[in-house]
Formats: sequence, structure tokens, C-alpha cells
Amino acid sequence: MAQILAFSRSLHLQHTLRVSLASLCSRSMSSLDTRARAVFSAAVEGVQPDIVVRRSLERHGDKLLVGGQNFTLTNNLYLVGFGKAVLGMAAEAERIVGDHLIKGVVSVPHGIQKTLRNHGKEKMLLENNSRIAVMEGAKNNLPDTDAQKSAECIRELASGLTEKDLLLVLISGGGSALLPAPAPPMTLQEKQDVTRKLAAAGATIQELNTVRRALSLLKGGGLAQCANPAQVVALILSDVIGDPLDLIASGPTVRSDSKPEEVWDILDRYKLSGSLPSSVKEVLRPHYGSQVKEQPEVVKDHVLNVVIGSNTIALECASRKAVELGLRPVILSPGVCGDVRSVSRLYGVLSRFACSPEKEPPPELAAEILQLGPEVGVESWDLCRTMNVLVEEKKEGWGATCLLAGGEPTVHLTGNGRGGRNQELALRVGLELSSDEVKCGAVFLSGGTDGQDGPTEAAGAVVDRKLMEEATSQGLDIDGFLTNNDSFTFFSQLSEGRRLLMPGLTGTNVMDVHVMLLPPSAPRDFQ
Ligand SMILES: Nc1ncnc2c1ncn2[C@@H]1O[C@H](COP(=O)(O)OP(=O)(O)OP(=O)(O)O)[C@@H](O)[C@H]1O
Ligand SMILES: O=C(O)[C@H](O)CO
Repeated sequence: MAQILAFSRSLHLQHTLRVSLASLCSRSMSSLDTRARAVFSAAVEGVQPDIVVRRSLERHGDKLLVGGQNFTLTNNLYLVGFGKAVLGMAAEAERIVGDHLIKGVVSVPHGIQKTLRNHGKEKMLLENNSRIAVMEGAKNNLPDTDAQKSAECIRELASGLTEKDLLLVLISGGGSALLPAPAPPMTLQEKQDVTRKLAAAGATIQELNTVRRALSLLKGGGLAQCANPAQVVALILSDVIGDPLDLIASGPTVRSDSKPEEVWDILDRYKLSGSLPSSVKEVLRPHYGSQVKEQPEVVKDHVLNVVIGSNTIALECASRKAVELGLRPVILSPGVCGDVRSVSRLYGVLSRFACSPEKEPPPELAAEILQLGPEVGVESWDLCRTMNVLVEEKKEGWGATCLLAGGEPTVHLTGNGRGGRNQELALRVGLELSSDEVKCGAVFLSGGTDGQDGPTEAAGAVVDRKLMEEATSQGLDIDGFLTNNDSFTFFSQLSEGRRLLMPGLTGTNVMDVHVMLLPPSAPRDFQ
């Protein structure tokens, strides 16, 4: 009898323990979800247009300090800008330089002022008495006649400057479409056709912008050339992996050294060279390029290009937030790219590595991680460094790790659903975490820092190992949604959209941020 009582007491104890552990774990899940969202918000906050401008542009009386150089202000300042984030950058720059600003023009996305106002982001708008003209254009991120007019105004402003003047150029992602200046005799339509066909054929942003530079009067250093002999200072918010100055917005203030053969190679690669209109061929003829684009060395001396915001900076800010939240941060890389399937596999294997019950994770996991590296643009060195942190974490039991990465993976579209690369990545990582092999409570978030993932209202989504069970219990077939690239519909229907990341339009853009929170394997450490 005593044995039976002891057994039943032990059953009761086990049950109570299981219940309290489960509630502890589910509390930990929701707190990890909340913490992942807070880390993402900190990444976005760290690269807000006003903040990055304030950090890089200092005014002391009539001196402007930028990029370690001093410029004297004598009511000689002009401003131009183009890109998705330049409205907020321009508003802050005007607050800093005040009356020294004579005149400015910015080319910004169609409808952005209304959208920012609707999202309560008035501080990103210009004052009523601003000296900067705001021109909207490039509907759906495509160059159009409105953007061409803006580009013409920017060209006129730059061309009229003298050696006494200082031109502040604000540049951010989306700048290529907002500054179209087709080199004659090419028309805007002809130029647009070439870039659209290249993009549809899967050209990378490096390939696309190499061609755009060659077909434009203002890209590839053309704008700096127009402004000569004025001093040019460009503040750049980077949305390209590695922050290549000559490719962000197609480098209007950076002398382009690419040769016509490089451009032809790209056009050949995508089988477009045979079908080009004669105007495009004329622009790409070697002697034409050198006539239009030849830039004297002096232009280079008069240009200062400064990257003031990037994915790396966003990840550093996220990392600081992680520490505040009691997490141990490790930045994997700001250059994650490649097919979203390989990227999701990497995160799946990394979570298995971190959560394996042994103190030394199985070597085959490390081998697979290293094998995936080249496919997703991550160096072996960064993978090894990250794995070392995860192993140390296991041995010394520091608490949850916050693995951070950024970049821009690609989705090969096969369906016609609604989604974006962040939501699709999250969905695929959710499947990895739900698979039987993984027993840890990792939470994964993927979000676009501009707040808009593909043509959807969400920036991304947050997932964990419960995803599959949750979807199945609600009659949602994950594979079906994935085949149709319908990740937004999936996450909208799942649990009333709770897993969606909806920060609204953020007014900035430094590609995507990935956050994976890896709690320690031992349940006693969950909190
Ligand atoms: N239904 C979909 N599912 C998954 N990905 C999609 C879907 N539709 C579009 N995409 C992807 O979304 C991307 C375009 O989205 P978005 O407008 O956020 O681009 P972006 O590269 O962030 O632009 P920018 O850098 O100018 O802000 C493309 O890579 C495209 O493949
Ligand atoms: O505008 C562009 O070219 C892209 O956003 C890359 O900077």
C-alpha cells in the first residue's frame, strides 16, 4: 500500500512538474518571441534616416564635419537625394545645416509622404517652409516619367554649381529607379525594357546596376561629374551586400571603372544582346561610353562618399539590444544571400547544432554547416566563429544565444501567391524547427528593414517548432502554400496573423535582418 501511495504521489509530482515545466516553457516561448521582435526593432531603429544623418553630420558654427573632413558653410549648400529613405535623411540634414541650405531636390517613391503621415512618421517629412522640393515617382519601384523629371531637376541643380558650392547628395536603396537619365539617343522605355528583362531573367543587383550605370547619364559617377567643380559630399544608406559604393543606387557619385565588355558579357549571359534596340547598342559602343563618361581625376578629388548606415550597423544595434535583454549575441554575417531553401537549411542545421544534447555537437552537423556556407555567402571563418560560441555556450551554460545575420536571400518564384522572401524564409525555417530531429525551443524571425516584404503589408514573420502542429490543427497545408509562394496568405490565416511581423513602413532600408534565439538545452535554465 505504502508503495502504491508513493507511486501515486510520484505520479502526481511528475504531473505537477510536467504542467509547471510546460507553462514555464510556453512562457519562455512567448518571451523569446517578444525578445526576437524587440531585437528586430532595435536593428531598424539603429538605421533610422534621422539617426544615421545625425551620427554622421556635425555642425559647429559655420563648419560642417563629415567623414573626418571639415567643410566651410557660407550659404553655399545645395542638396539632392534619391531613394526610399532620403525623405527622412533630407529632413534631418535640413535641421542640421539650417539657413546655409540654398536649395534642394529629392526624388522619393510615389505616395511616400502620405504613407509616412498615415503611419505617424511626421518627423520624416519636411517642414512647410523647407527649401527642398519633394518629387514623387517610380511607382512600384520602376523608373517612370515622373522620376525622369526629378532626375532632370537634380541634373539641372548640380550642373549650375560653382567651385564655391557644396553639394550634399543623399543616397539610399531604390535610388536607381528614382534617378533615371537614359543616355541619348536611348528612350526611358528602351532603358526600362533592358533592366526589366535582366531582372526577370534573374540578374543579380551587381549585374543589373553594372548595366544601368552604362546606360545612364547620371549613374556611375555622372552626377558628380555634373556638379564639378563644386565639392560633393554623398551620405549613403547601403542596401547592397558588402556596401559597394559603385553599386548602391548605381553609384551616381562614384567613378565607374567597368569596361563596355563587362556590360556586354552580362547582356550575353542573359541572352539579351541579340535583341537590343539600336539606340542601346549605340550607347554601349566603346567610343560613346568614353565620350560621355570620361571623368577627369579632379572629379574624384572633389567627392567624398560616406556610408552612414548599413546592415552591419543594424546588426550591431540589434546585438546591443540582445545584451540588454539578457541574451548572448553572436553576429553570423551581414551578407547572407543565395536561395532561400539553402538559407533555411543552414538555420535548421545551426539550431540542431546548438540544441544537440551532447556537449560536443556531432561533427556531421558542423560539416553540413560548413558545406552550406558558400551557397549562402557566409565565410567558413564566420561559421566556425559562430559554432565556437554555440559550443562554449553549451559547456558554460550562459543562457539563451541570439544569433544575428542579415542580407538578401532570393526566392525562385514558381507560384502566384502573395509573399516575400522573409516570410518564405521564416516558413521554411519553421518547418526545419518542427522536424522531429530538433528538440530545442529556438525562435526564428526574418524581417525586411523597410517594413515591407515583397508586395505585402508585413515585414516578415516569427516561427518556432510549434509551427507545423499549429498549421495542421488549423487545416493549413504548409507545402501547398510554399509551392504557390503564398507565405503571406499562410501567416495571415494562421492563428489570426499572430506570427506576422507588422512594423509598418519604417522609412529606412538596409536589406533583411534574421534573428534566431537559441535557449539552452537544459529546461532548468528556461526563464
Ligand atoms: N509571392 C512571393 N513569395 C516570395 N517572395 C516574393 C514573392 N513575390 C515577390 N517576392 C520577392 O520579393 C522581392 C521583392 O521584394 P521587395 O520589394 O521587398 O524587394 P527589395 O529587394 O527589398 O527591394 P528594395 O531593396 O528596393 O527595397 C523579390 O526578391 C521577389 O523575388
Ligand atoms: O537602387 C538600387 O539600385 C538598389 O536599391 C540597390 O542600391
